[in-house]
Amino acid sequence: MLAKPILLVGAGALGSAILKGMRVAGHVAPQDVIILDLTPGEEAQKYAGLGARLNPGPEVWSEAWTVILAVKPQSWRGAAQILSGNLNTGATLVSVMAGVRTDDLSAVFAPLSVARVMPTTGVATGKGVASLFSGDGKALQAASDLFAPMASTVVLDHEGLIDAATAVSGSGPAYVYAFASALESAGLATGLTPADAKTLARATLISAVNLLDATGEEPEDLIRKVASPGGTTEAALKVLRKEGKGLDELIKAAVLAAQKRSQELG
Ligand SMILES: NC(=O)C1=CN([C@@H]2O[C@H](COP(=O)(O)OP(=O)(O)OC[C@H]3O[C@@H](n4cnc5c(N)ncnc54)[C@H](O)[C@@H]3O)[C@@H](O)[C@H]2O)C=CC1
Ligand SMILES: O=C(O)[C@@H]1CCC=N1
Repeated sequence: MLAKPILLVGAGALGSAILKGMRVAGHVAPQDVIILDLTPGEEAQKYAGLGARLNPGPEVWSEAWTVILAVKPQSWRGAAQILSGNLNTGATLVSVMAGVRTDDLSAVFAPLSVARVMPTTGVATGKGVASLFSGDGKALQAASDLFAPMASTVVLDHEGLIDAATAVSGSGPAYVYAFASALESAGLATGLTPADAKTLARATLISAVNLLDATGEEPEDLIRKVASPGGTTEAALKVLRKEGKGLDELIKAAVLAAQKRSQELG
């Protein structure tokens, strides 16, 4: 069972998505949330209006049994300095930060148990993705209880795989949005109006992903159902899948660059 209240440190892009996801999934009531943020945005303010405690004093922080650390990897040590000595020693720390290793977190936050999670911002709709790792069973369970109601979860075998999950999944939504943007731009080049290019690019992407989800079929099988021999799709795929210079190579290079950066961030 998820141990509450929950202290969310950092309610930026991802922290806000987590807040929205908890609201949509309904597994954490706003009254069970304590939010700390230097510059609270719209979602944090909304949560406060629903009963969450926003930026209370340190005496309140130790009430939390689950602490989510969602600040930038570059600013976690500053946040830790402020938190140190003010947390419940029996609490679980769930870090959603890219790159920052369990050993470094434990060195600062011990005796709190630590789990690492790499979510996507899609948790905001209750249908995100979250990769989980912890060497501590209790912490892994806490991370799962927190994210499973708002994400498809994957438990990773070892911590190094968090960098891989970050590159494929945490950063992944941005690759999809980049594709949506590229398809829209290409639509303009075909002569479509900006409004039609935008509608067609977005709606096509969403309907294709819905079909992938609904059918459970392999992408290659779905491609075969679109691409008529000698037809238009085949002509496009010859460009997209050009030997040695196609989308596969480009995506692989992008993912490996993200994985390397995740390894460096620690
Ligand atoms: N944005 C994304 O899609 C994903 C982000 N992450 C990780 O989540 C973390 C946060 O990323 P974003 O939300 O994108 O960044 P962000 O910059 O939007 O949010 C960070 C928030 O932390 C707050 N903050 C900074 N120092 C603080 C302190 N000492 N005390 C309280 N609040 C403080 C800032 O005011 C800001 O609102 C990063 O470590 C990132 O690696 C992980 C997966 C996906
Ligand atoms: O870009 C980043 O570093 C973070 C981690 C995964 C998604 N956003």
